[in-house]
Amino acid sequence: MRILGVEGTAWAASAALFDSETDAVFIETDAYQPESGGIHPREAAEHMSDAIPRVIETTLNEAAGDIDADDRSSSSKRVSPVDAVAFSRGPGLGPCLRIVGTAARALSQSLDVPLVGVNHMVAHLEIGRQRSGFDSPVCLNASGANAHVLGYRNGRYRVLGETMDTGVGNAIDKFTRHVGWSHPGGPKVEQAAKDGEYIDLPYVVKGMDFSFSGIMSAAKQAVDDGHAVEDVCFSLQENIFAMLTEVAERALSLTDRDELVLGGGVGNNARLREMLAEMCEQRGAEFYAPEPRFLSDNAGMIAVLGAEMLAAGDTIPVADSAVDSNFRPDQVSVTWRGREADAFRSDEADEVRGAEATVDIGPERVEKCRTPKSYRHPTLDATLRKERTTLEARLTSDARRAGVPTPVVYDVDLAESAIEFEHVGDADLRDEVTADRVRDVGRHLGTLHRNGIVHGDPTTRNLRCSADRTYVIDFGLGYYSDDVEDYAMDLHVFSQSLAGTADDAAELQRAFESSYEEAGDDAVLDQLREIEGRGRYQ
Ligand SMILES: C[C@@H](O)[C@H](NC(=O)OP(=O)(O)OC[C@H]1O[C@@H](n2cnc3c(N)ncnc32)[C@H](O)[C@@H]1O)C(=O)O
Ligand SMILES: Nc1ncnc2c1ncn2[C@@H]1O[C@H](COP(=O)(O)OP(=O)(O)OP(=O)(O)O)[C@@H](O)[C@H]1O
Ligand SMILES: [Fe+2]
Repeated sequence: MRILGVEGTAWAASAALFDSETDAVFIETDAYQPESGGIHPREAAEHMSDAIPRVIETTLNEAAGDIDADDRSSSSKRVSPVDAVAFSRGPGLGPCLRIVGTAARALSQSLDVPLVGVNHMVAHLEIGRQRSGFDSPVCLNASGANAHVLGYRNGRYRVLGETMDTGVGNAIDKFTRHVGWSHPGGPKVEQAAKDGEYIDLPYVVKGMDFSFSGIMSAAKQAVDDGHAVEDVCFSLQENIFAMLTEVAERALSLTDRDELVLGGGVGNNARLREMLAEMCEQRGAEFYAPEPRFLSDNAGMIAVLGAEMLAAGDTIPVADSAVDSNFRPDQVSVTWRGREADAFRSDEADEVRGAEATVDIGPERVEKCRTPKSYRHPTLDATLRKERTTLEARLTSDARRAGVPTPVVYDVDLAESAIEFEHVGDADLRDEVTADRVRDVGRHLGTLHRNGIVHGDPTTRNLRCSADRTYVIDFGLGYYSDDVEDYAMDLHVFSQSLAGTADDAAELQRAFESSYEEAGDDAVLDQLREIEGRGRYQ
């Protein structure tokens, strides 16, 4: 099977030929380079109209060259050089997507072959899965306009966590525009960081979600205040990539997986890859990053996923093939993978390795220790371990006083970042989830919020069940706040973790929300809807 892929969501006018028999991928890309500033949608679209026909022609010539001359002469019928045309339907810049969509439709009609509509973000992660041979990896997409961590469950890629504002590459590019460097900024930051030293910058992780707006403003300010730009670049990389590595580790821990793949243009960064590889090695997981030509936007990944979709019969009539600039990866019904729902290891062990800490489990007491993470800069690592240990001890006790079941705190050792807790529950909610327990969670979060406490990480692994109670544990990312947005983020984190770990997540989510509604504030649920509807492709 030979598939022609076409990509043009923003800057890369690209066409590719994938031959599923030989596994060979030919890619022809013509990149748009803005003369000044960032990507201008109109200029990018002009680049697409100009370059897409050219890259397609080069690729078709490559395909035609491969067809045996005998094949062509022995048949009076015209032989198409490819078996299907696959194109990026979104997400991306509307004007660019429309040009690429039109070209792909015209080509599928003139060659008389099926059309395959590919989600660009799913292509970024599938190329890693295909090339690594991994079975069911957690996927970290670190691209220009996006940043998210996904896991497959029940026929869809579930978004376990994502940026709450800009994509990671765009955040870096905005900083480099501020210091007057040309687009794209990522490689220049990587270069400058080699001579830098660490300065303190914000670090924001909420469950498996994260935000870049605070750190980007602080980085611009630091340069304006006279800090050496190399130091700011170094520290930006240290914090931003540690945030991505931390959420990837949280996703591995929550979903019990031991494989991670990386995708997207920021994946070219050696420091990001180093951190991810180190984190995986330390938790006994495998890590795979595709070769550079498959990381930055390219039509190769579109052709490879197009072949999988074609084999599954997942083609699209021209009439239904409109592009979608907000096409989310979790909207895609995954036709090319089995519907396997992974069972979790539900037996209770003596030692549990969470994403952050090692927990020694005794019959009456447990000891949680935040051991150093060598992938993080030592200054950042020491700050996070100390702050989180202090807050966890304080909030666990405050929550208890507010009437929420939490473990008793017996002892805190700040020097070792260790806490001794009462052993609570018989299993994690992830392994024993029921509608009644999820209702308990709604009530408990309502009580916490009424008392000004944000949990910060209420996933199905941070809730423990016994026959008659549901306990809330792991307040390490918690804080005090009276902001409705912070409360709504708690609900959002819980809802993403349900989607990533439960089979009947939609029904459980309804039970959760109705009990939160009784105990909490309607404005928080309204804000949750706002968060869910937020367009994140900036
Ligand atoms: C929707 C689609 O158009 C978009 N594509 C996209 O953003 O291009 P991509 O090739 O995945 O990523 C480009 C980004 O990747 C960054 N980048 C490239 N090399 C880098 C490096 N060595 N270090 C850090 N960032 C790097 C660039 O600065 C730029 O922001 C996306 O996937 O979000
Ligand atoms: N007080 C407790 N009683 C019983 N089990 C506990 C207790 N505290 C932790 N555990 C067990 O240890 C696991 C990891 O604990 P915890 O979530 O606090 O660590 P973590 O490293 O912060 O994890 P993550 O960041 O992945 O949520 C829990 O999912 C639970 O199974
Ligand atoms: Fe991309």
